[in-house]
Amino acid sequence: MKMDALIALEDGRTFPCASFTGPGETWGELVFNTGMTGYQEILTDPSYRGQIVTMTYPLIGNYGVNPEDVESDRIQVAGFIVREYQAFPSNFRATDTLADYLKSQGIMGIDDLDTRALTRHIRNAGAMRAVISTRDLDPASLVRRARETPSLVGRDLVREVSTRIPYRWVAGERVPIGEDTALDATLWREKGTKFSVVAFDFGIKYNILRCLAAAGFEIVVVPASTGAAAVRAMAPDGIFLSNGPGDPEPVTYAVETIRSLLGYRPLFGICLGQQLLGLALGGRTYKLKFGHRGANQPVKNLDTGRIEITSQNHGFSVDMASLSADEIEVSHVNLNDQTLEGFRHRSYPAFSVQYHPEASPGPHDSRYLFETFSKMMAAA
Ligand SMILES: NC(=O)CC[C@H](N)C(=O)O
Repeated sequence: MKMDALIALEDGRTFPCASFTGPGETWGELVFNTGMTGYQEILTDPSYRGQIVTMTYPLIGNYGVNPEDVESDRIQVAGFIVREYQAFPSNFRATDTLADYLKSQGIMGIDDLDTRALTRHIRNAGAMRAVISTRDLDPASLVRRARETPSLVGRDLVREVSTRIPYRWVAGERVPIGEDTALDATLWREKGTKFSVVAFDFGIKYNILRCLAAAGFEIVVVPASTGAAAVRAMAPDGIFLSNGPGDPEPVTYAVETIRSLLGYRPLFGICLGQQLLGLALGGRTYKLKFGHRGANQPVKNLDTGRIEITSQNHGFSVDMASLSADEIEVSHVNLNDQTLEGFRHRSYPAFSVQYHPEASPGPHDSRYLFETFSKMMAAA
């Protein structure tokens, strides 16, 4: 049963719509994703914390939801906006409808509005603060309230999503590491058979862990606040810097830790991991007007000349000009807007990409990067 709702943007634009998840109210930075499939992976990606996601593909919900296609243990988005919600899924894997999935976690689902107009507005005016409500349908009041919500800029959202305790990723499951277990080199009992990787959880997607495991690594996932000394005590073969939500700049504790681990062991970063590595190397990050979110962004691999069709979800970027060319080599560039999509250090064993080689959702063109990480550890 749908009910009247209203979306209000901080710049005064409002969009009458309908809630397909019942009464509610939510707020966040409004962004759009151009992917045609993968709405469950998008909903559960911790990188979207604090954001209301609009899908440009109109029919959403048509394959339901299932327990497998998740990127974390919960829905992370602040709200979900689609053109036309499909209430009757047709998929042998479906175990629930999208509406019931959202309702079960108190997340608003909105449809019956012109999502093309909303998307074009965000493209022209930039990602911005928004409020959605079924309770307050007065445009002036809701616009005022949108302007009162906090901006994404300057907020450390990593703290809200990072694991509180270290865990191993074993056969696709999280296995918590007991309080009494020392996080030291003895942790890797099978060391010698596989490379051991400490993965910082800045909001890590499960499919990154699946890809690291598929590459043959023993993985321990640690809280974002884990210090360099604790990582050194674990004596891993490599260190992974994960994706995650929000503005990279306020995550200063992670930047400091990464800076002190440069050169210690091979480092591989994805998305927020690239941004934190860029900051640790003295670079600067900046906010893109509306970000890159979708599954068809063309990225040129400067080593091979190949164009990779990539999955992307980011609203910040590392300023290429802020990195020293003596220290950093650019490896990947976005062909749509020439933004920095990947770099490596010229002397430390450290590399990163801004896009998502693990996809989920999206194409698998860039899975080779996990093998690159393996070769870097083999050469260390
Ligand atoms: N997926 C991510 O890691 C996103 C990184 C960062 N929060 C951004 O929006 O740019």
